[in-house]
Amino acid sequence: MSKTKVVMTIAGSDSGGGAGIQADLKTFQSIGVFGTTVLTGVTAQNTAGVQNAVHLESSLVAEQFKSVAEDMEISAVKTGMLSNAQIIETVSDNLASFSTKPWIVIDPVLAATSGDLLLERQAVSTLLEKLIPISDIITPNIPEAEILTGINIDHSKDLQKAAHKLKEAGAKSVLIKGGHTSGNATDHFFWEDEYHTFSAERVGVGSLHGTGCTLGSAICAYLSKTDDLLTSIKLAKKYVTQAINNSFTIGEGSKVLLHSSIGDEEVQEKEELNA
Ligand SMILES: Nc1ncnc2c1ncn2[C@@H]1O[C@H](COP(=O)(O)OP(=O)(O)O)[C@@H](O)[C@H]1O
Ligand SMILES: Cc1ncc(COP(=O)(O)OP(=O)(O)O)c(N)n1
Repeated sequence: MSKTKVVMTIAGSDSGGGAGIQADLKTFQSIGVFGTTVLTGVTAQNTAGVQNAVHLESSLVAEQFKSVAEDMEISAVKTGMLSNAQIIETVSDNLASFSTKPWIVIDPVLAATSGDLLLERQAVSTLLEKLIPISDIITPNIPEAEILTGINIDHSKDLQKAAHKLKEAGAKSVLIKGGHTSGNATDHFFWEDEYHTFSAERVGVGSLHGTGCTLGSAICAYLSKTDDLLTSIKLAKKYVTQAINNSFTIGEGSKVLLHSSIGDEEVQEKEELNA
C-alpha cells in the first residue's frame, strides 16, 4: 500500500466553514490525503459575506511552516488568502527553503464572492514578483486574471493574452477558471505550448461559496497522489463539479459545497505506478 501523502494549505480561516482553510481541509480529507495548515489570518465570515478580517504576524506564519515542514514530508502546497505583502514574502521564502520541492498551487485569492478584499491591493505586485515565479500552477478566476494582468477579458483571445502575461511573470502553467462567465463552466489551461479546456455544465444554483478554494485544494491533493498536472486538473474539475451539483443552503447567503469523496480508479493506477 502506498504511503499517505501529506499536503499543506497556506490560507485564511472562514468561520462560516464554506471557503478558506475549512474548505481546503474538507477537500483533502475526502480525496484521501493528510492536510496540514499554515494559517495567514482569521476572517469573521459567513455565507453572506466577510464581517471582519485579522491578519497574523508573518513571524507566526513562518513558525507554523517550520513546525510542519521539519516534521513531515510535504508533497504539495496550495496557497489561498495571503492578506498582505509581508506574508507573501514569508511564504515565498519558506517555500524556496524546501530541500525537495513540493508541487506549488497558487490560488491568487484577491476577494471573496461578496466583494470583500482578502489581499491588500498594493500586495498584488509582490504576489507577481515573489510567488508566481515559483508556482507550478496558478488558478485565477476571470476578475483575478484581469487585475493581475491589467487585461480586460471579453474574448478567448484575451484569455490567451492574460495567460501569456502570467507565464511571462514566471508561472509554469495557468488555469483561468470559468465560474464568472455565462454558458458552460469552462476552465482554460495554458501549459508550455499546450492549451486544454476543462468543461462542465453550469449548475444554475445561484451564488456559490468556496468553489475556487475547493478546486485549488483538489488540484493540490491530486498532484500529491499522481504527480501529473493534466490528470490532477481533470480529476479536480470532476470533484468540484460533483461538490457543486450537491451544493446546499446552510445560511442566509450563498450555497455551500458538499465535500464528499469520489473513488478514482485513475488515481489508484497512478499511485501504484509512483509507489
Ligand atoms: N455554477 C457553476 N456550475 C458548474 N461549475 C462551476 C459553477 N461556478 C463555478 N464553477 C466551477 O468552479 C470552479 C471554481 O471557479 P470560480 O467560481 O470561477 O472560482 P472562484 O471561487 O475563485 O471565483 C471552476 O472549475 C468553475 O468552472
Ligand atoms: C478565508 C477565505 N479564503 C478564501 C476565500 C475565497 O474563496 P473562494 O473559494 O474563491 O470562494 P468565494 O468566496 O469566491 O465563493 C474566502 N471567501 N475566505
